[in-house]
Amino acid sequence: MVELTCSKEKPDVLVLPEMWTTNYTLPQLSEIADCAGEPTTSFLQNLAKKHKVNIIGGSFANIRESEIYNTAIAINRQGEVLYQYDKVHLVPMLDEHLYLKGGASSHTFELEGVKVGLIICYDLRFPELARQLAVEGAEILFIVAEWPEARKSHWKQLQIARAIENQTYVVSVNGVGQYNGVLYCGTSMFIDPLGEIIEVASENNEETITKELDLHKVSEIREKVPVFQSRVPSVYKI
Ligand SMILES: NC(=O)CCC(=O)C(=O)O
Repeated sequence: MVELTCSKEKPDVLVLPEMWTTNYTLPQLSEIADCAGEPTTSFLQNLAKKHKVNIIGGSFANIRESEIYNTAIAINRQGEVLYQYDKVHLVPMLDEHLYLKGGASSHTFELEGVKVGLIICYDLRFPELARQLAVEGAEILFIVAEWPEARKSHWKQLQIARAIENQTYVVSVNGVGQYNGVLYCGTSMFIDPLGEIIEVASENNEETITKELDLHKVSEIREKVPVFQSRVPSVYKI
């Protein structure tokens, strides 16, 4: 297994936030969203190839077959698309369901031999989704977001909970600043599989944070506290 390392000068993986190409311009999306992933996919593919870096390309509004999805994308250093994910859980508080269609599937994918999962913002509130990715073997859960300041404590605590219960690293990227009267709370984070915040970005300002992840920690904690062996799925009714 290849270790994912990361330094500011030559990172292995870059991660962007949710809806970074348009922000939450929901009523305008039918005019300004990507069509079948373009031009954002090609833009990120070129960037990945040029800098030989894996990219978790945040998410963007994406028109496919007359529906608009909130689509996240992962691209490898060769510029190949590894995974695409449409946000499954749409946010009632933002009326997302009036403008977007929810995705219908989620699974892990491999980033240089490491199994990882990718979810979008509100998905964080659904432990079933992250659990499914962890049961499939995810060692890192990437979360791309535009999470508002109004519910900042949930942003922080839910991520810690997902890291602890699934014994995964959590790597999250959230927007900052204000759009249409909504203030976003930044606070992008690296959380280790014990639930400790090991790096955190500003609440207010754009910032790049980097961290090297020791993936042995995932197997170590899973051996010490063998949650996955102790699960009893036959009892769970959901
Ligand atoms: N962009 C989002 O999904 C926002 C989620 C949110 O506001 C919440 O879960 O609270």
